[in-house]
Amino acid sequence: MMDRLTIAERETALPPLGETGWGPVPDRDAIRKVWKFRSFSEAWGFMSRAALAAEKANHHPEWTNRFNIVDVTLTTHDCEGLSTLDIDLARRMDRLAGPAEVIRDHAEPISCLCQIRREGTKA
Ligand SMILES: C[C@H](O)[C@H](O)[C@H]1CNC2=NC(N)=NC(=O)C2=N1
Repeated sequence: MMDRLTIAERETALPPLGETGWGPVPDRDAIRKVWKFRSFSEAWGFMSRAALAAEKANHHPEWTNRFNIVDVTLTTHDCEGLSTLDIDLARRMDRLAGPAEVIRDHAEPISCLCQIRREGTKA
């Protein structure tokens, strides 16, 4: 059974992740990050690599994919909150995502490439 992160562990581990674009999730003890890749293929490649890392760690993300957007939430179900497993997986995902764009403002609606192409094609 994993323990939830202590306050001291949070003060150490969370700010650096915040720097890379991980943010809080309202009403949940969890962290969230949204990447915008250059294509579906790049998004899916990231998810494939991250899925293998998750499986190896036996610790899995809650995530959605919309075309080139990958929206990830990490929390530990066993302790219903953040544990070191979430910190480790977040760091690993950051490495796997490489130079992909990060959407830092989670309140704003996220436009995927479809929308931009549609808007861009307006006569
Ligand atoms: C049985 C299996 O080991 C557990 O269900 C693992 C699987 N992956 C998991 N992933 C996450 N995010 N939290 C968990 O508590 C968890 N538990």
